[in-house]
Amino acid sequence: MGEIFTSLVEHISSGGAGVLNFQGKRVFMDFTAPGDLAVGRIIEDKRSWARAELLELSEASPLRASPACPLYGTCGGCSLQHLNYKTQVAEKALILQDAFKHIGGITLPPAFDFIPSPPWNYRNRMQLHCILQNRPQAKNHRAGTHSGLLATQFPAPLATQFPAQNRLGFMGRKSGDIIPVDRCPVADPGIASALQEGAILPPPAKDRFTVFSFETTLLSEGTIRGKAQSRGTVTLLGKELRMDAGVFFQSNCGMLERLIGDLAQIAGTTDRTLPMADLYCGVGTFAAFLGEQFPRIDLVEENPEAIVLARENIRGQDGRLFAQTGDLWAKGCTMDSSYGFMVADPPRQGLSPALRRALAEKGPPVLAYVSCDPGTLARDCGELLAGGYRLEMLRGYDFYPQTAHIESLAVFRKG
Ligand SMILES: C[S@@+](CC[C@H](N)C(=O)[O-])C[C@H]1O[C@@H](n2cnc3c(N)ncnc32)[C@H](O)[C@@H]1O
Repeated sequence: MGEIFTSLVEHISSGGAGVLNFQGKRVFMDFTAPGDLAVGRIIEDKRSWARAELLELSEASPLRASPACPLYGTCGGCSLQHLNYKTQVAEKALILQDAFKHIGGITLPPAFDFIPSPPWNYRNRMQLHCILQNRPQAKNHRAGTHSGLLATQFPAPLATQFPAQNRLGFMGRKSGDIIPVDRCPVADPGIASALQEGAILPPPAKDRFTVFSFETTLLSEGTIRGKAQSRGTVTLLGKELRMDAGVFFQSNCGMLERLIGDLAQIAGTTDRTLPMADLYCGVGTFAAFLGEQFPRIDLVEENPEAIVLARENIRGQDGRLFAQTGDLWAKGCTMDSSYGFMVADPPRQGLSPALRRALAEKGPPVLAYVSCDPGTLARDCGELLAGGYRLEMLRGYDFYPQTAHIESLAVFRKG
């Protein structure tokens, strides 16, 4: 049994756990809020940090909120529901700031802010898992059970009330379990009502699949109300984009529209007689809105299915599409110094080593870097600054309220 201690929760870590100090060591404890006086037990003890489980709250922080979802604590998503929304946003801003200070050794520019989202019913794209009884479960997936949290703090999960068959679910918290779900307070209303009606069915050959809903668009890799439609059109800021439920698309369209507006404004400050590039372009969402301002746009994306859709989304523009990794593109002769502006939106791993070296050496005068990981953004930022860029602006966008995910935009300018 690990040591039991009482300590004050200071802030939230990038993974969403509360951070406390015990005997000079940083201790991470899930389900705690800054300002809680928490009683915990050490469950993992490393040289420079430890992990503890929450036993009880000696004093509850005024920054707490009552979790809205009965599956809070069981489902793997939305682990910040116990914080009021204003605190969630403030803590994410601190995490971003901290990553820049500690990983990149960088002080933030004066232009730093964090844009909130509607905190509920925002999520347009979701991955669902199947727990159909007559289908083989994927490895390590079993029907969900509650994970032994404090009964007084977490409401009994709906999971136990569901019939244990023909159900869809989300991944459980750290367990590999699938938690049956028939309502989800962060889901877009289109997904939420289809879930509640039991109208979403999985595709035959998949044990997890994606659904998308925004305004009148409703897509799924399986079926919704008997309709099989994976590919379709979504309207953002009055423009129609082609997309597919099975291909990456942003998960919060409201925040995406805000981000696109900001990118368009930044593009307007660059030399629009030169070409631009959209790196890690997905289905060309950013290119569709920004490319028209430039004489040519180059798009780089490793997923050939996304490239097919990107081609449709930039129709009418002078575009060159590179179906290859950012790394290969940077190593080839295409990454030259002729661009006036670039947008890069890599996955969590951030820019590949070859690409960030190339950008530091011969990147465009203005680079807009959209990131879903403060740690890799801060790392890449260090290399870009060493290459002569200055960090002009950093803005967080709360694409994922109630969760610990952090999305941000950093704008780098040369000279
Ligand atoms: C965060 S998404 C951004 C997509 C797009 N900008 C958007 O907003 O929809 C990252 C994209 O990078 C692609 N990707 C992942 N690794 C890549 C790599 N090494 N080289 C090029 N593209 C990559 C993924 O397929 C995905 O479409």
